[in-house]
Amino acid sequence: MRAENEYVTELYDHLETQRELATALLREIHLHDRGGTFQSRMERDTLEIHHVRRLSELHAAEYGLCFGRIESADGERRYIGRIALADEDHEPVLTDWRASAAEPFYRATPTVPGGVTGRRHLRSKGRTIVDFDDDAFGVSALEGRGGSELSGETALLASLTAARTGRMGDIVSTIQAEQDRVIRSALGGVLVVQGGPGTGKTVVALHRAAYLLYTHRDRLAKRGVLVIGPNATFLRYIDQVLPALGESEVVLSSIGALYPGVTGTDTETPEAAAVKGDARMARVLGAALDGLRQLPETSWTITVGRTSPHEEELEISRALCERAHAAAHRSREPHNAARPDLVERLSSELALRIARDQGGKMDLDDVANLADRLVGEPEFQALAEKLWPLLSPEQLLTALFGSPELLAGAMPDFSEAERAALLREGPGPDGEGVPWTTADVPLLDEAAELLGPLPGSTTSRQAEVAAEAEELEFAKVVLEDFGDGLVDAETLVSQYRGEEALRPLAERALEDRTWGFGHVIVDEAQELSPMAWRLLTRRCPGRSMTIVGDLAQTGAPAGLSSWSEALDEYTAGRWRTVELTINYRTPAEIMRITEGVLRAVDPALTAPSAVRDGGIRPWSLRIPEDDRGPALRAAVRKEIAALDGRRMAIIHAPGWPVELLDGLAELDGVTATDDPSALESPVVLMTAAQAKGLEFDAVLVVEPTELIAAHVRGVNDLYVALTRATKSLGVIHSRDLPEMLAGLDPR
Ligand SMILES: Nc1ncnc2c1ncn2[C@@H]1O[C@H](COP(=O)(O)OP(=O)(O)OP(=O)(O)O)[C@@H](O)[C@H]1O
Repeated sequence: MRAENEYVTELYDHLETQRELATALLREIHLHDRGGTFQSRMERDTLEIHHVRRLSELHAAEYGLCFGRIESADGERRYIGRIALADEDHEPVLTDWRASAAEPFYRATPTVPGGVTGRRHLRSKGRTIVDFDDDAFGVSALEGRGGSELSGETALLASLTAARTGRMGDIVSTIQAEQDRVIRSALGGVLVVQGGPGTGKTVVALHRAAYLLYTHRDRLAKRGVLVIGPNATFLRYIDQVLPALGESEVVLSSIGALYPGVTGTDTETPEAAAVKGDARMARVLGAALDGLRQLPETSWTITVGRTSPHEEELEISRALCERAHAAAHRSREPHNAARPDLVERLSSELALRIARDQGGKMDLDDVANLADRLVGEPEFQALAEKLWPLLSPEQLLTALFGSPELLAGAMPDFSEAERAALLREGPGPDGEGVPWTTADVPLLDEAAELLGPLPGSTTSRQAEVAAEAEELEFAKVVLEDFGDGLVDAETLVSQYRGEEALRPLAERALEDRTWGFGHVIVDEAQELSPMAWRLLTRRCPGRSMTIVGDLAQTGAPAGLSSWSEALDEYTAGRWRTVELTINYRTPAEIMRITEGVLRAVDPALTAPSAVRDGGIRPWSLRIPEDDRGPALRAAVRKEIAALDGRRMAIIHAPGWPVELLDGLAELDGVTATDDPSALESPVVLMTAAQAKGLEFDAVLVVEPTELIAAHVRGVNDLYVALTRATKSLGVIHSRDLPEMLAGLDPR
């Protein structure tokens, strides 16, 4: 232990030296005036970004800097840690966990040691090593003294049984072999990681992001990495992981936040969400757009030159309108960009007609001038607007959802009920005030593809103001961490104005709807609708993606029942699947209870095997139905009193009676999920959909029959709810328990 501590103390000395160096270099850059050529400014900015990144990496490495070492047959000893460090002679003293030289630390098992003869896991408190354990390899493994295929079992179990904090932590020190294979899988193509609950899909996906950025920094730093999670609470749950790994350039977002300027809410009915997610909606939007491009029955009449002495009535025949439409279609431009072709065709035909009517006295220039004048005429513009209205995506969707006729015309192959699910009493055609939902976001994005930008549209002033505020915030953070008192935040921002170098690239990317990310990671991917997949494939033109999920947990009405549903259309032949098989979260006692539920989801599915026993048998408690509210409150209150610092989730069916929910929410310590402080609260009240991806020390599932009955994928919801606990599970019910939960211990 003393030897290890001496070594690690030296490592911290090197870390300090590196920090001092990076700070000095940064200070030197700040000391220089910001003038010079664009080129030299760019070089300085690039250097500054490099040093800032290095410093944040060095700061992130402080906690648990070194966590293991391996020895190989030739006696070489290598220490593994969060970053790479070298001594004064540039000799490596610490190997970055992402480097290929660190791979054996994670991959070696007693049966397949791969040249490793010894592996030690170090556990530290602050800067001190407080414990270590050695995995058995070689002879000792053969003698049966070890034999576990788990790497660093003691450290792993200690981390798994620790009380949950409400935030996910990193697992660099205890990554298991099957997880490491996923993390280090090649960058290209689409990697699908299927795995049951608690197999580490989320945490592995995040470590993969860090690994990919480390290994392919040049390629990925240019385009950024996007991580998609199911909702804002989940993103908050995971948002510490990558910064703790020294990565701050990954963008975390949910589908509902992927369309700039809109934040989709989760207020959709399941019926509407199912229809909006249907792949046919892409065609529906095209048809709706067609429906908004009007044509006269036979003809329209417009009057031009009203303000001049030469007022004239012009008849616009249907045939002329059709020719104008055809001209716009021929341009193959998005709708808004095609309008000039329609205008050109219309105005030139009309100008020629007027010239002809005047007996051919006009030359070509006169005709062209006349056409230009026509275009400026108010009634001509109104005509163009009727034939080919300029539209924003918001306007297109508002028009569609607000008109039964348009819905009927654009959705002939949907049922009456499906069309009715989309109909809404909206405000005016500008779409202002319409609360866009998560399921609307892929439609808005699809509409934006069809329409193209409105002519003359630039970043609105509002967005500019927001960007400025953000830059200022970022500058303040930079200065707080590394500031030297020589420059203030405003000056720092103004030095970068126009060069945008202060804001991380990936963040800027998220504000640009047309940005193509270098790699996209999708978590809880089974929840995504076909329309959401279309959106994501547009954001990832290189089709370099990591998709993690569990088909047994699909709860969304338009979610997936097979991976090929989502992937064959856009990435046929370019996706590969790997499976994670060990459940690190849920103790064996709870997993046994879920067996029947999983069979009800799909008899072909197998549950991951639990890595440990929890010792607490899952229980059920029946409360009287006619006294449900008070009895439930009393039972929950008792559970809360016994928590002893642990965190608990109460999971109920969606659409539960408000009085029951309010009754529970009023109890001491209970917070509803839509409250931003929910993750820090000791007890959270939530639906299974909201609990997706999260975990708690204890879970209470109330009225499982209602969870099952709530919607078509209710059994999947029950499976999700039951598998959120790291320690204990209780079921409280007034209705009969479903047969599939027969294994619970009645209280
Ligand atoms: N190798 C590991 N070392 C330590 N902890 C681990 C390891 N693998 C997974 N875990 C922990 O197990 C828990 C479950 O991981 P995670 O949430 O990533 O699983 P998941 O497969 O995404 O689950 P679900 O599908 O149920 O949401 C987390 O607390 C995670 O930190």
